[in-house]
Amino acid sequence: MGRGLFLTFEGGDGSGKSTQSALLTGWLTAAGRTVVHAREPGGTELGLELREIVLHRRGYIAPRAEALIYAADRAHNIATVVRPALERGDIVIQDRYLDSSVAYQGSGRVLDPGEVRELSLWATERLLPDLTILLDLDVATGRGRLDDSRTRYDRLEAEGAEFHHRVRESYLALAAAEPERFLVLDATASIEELAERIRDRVSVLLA
Ligand SMILES: Nc1ncnc2c1ncn2[C@@H]1O[C@H](COP(=O)(O)OP(=O)(O)OP(=O)(O)O)[C@@H](O)[C@H]1O
Ligand SMILES: Cc1cn([C@H]2C[C@H](O)[C@@H](COP(=O)(O)O)O2)c(=O)[nH]c1=O
Repeated sequence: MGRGLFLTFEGGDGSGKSTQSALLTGWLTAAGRTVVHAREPGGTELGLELREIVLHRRGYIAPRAEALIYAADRAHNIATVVRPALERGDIVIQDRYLDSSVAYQGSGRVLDPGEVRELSLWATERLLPDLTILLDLDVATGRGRLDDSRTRYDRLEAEGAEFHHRVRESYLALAAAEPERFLVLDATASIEELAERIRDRVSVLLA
């Protein structure tokens, strides 16, 4: 059984992940590929319940509990959606993965980023993406886009600018540490320009 391709989108809130992952899914599907479009948190039935808790529960959630909820969502998503798809030879395009936990819980919540990463690696039996597309955007622009498209913020979006600056810096550090896995794009570019850069890189991977 052939192993498919695991592509993830990362970046701050409002950086354009859903927009680009949907465009890439459409492009690959039109080219005759079988694509599974996944997401975390909330890509499974169990995950939807965990998403509701972690993003919308009223009241305090301790940072380590928050990290464990994301890791539980991830463990179930990888075991029941992503690994079966990869084993079938499909392409999995996923909005957010373990780099989100390192950036948001590790650096945003100021836990130990190495420990948070290790927790996700344990949860997923050490599955790493073949390519991670990081849409890098300054915090103010991301916030402006959210304001235009949202009626309310979730628990993470509602954190202050300092939190989101730490998240951005953490993503950039992760990308610098693993340049072969990451494609970093300036997310202030137009939607079509970004889509073209992403298609170019994915075409190389598929060739
Ligand atoms: N390159 C772009 N230029 C301008 N606006 C964009 C661009 N990409 C996406 N947008 C717009 O910004 C908003 C947020 O985009 P999108 O939902 O794709 O971001 P996201 O990263 O998935 O957000 P979140 O992490 O909060 O789910 C949408 O209104 C979308 O149309
Ligand atoms: C996977 C993951 C996500 N988060 C945060 C990041 C966002 O603020 C929300 C998810 O919202 P989206 O609209 O689906 O992007 O959750 C996190 O803090 N840690 C994670 O591991």
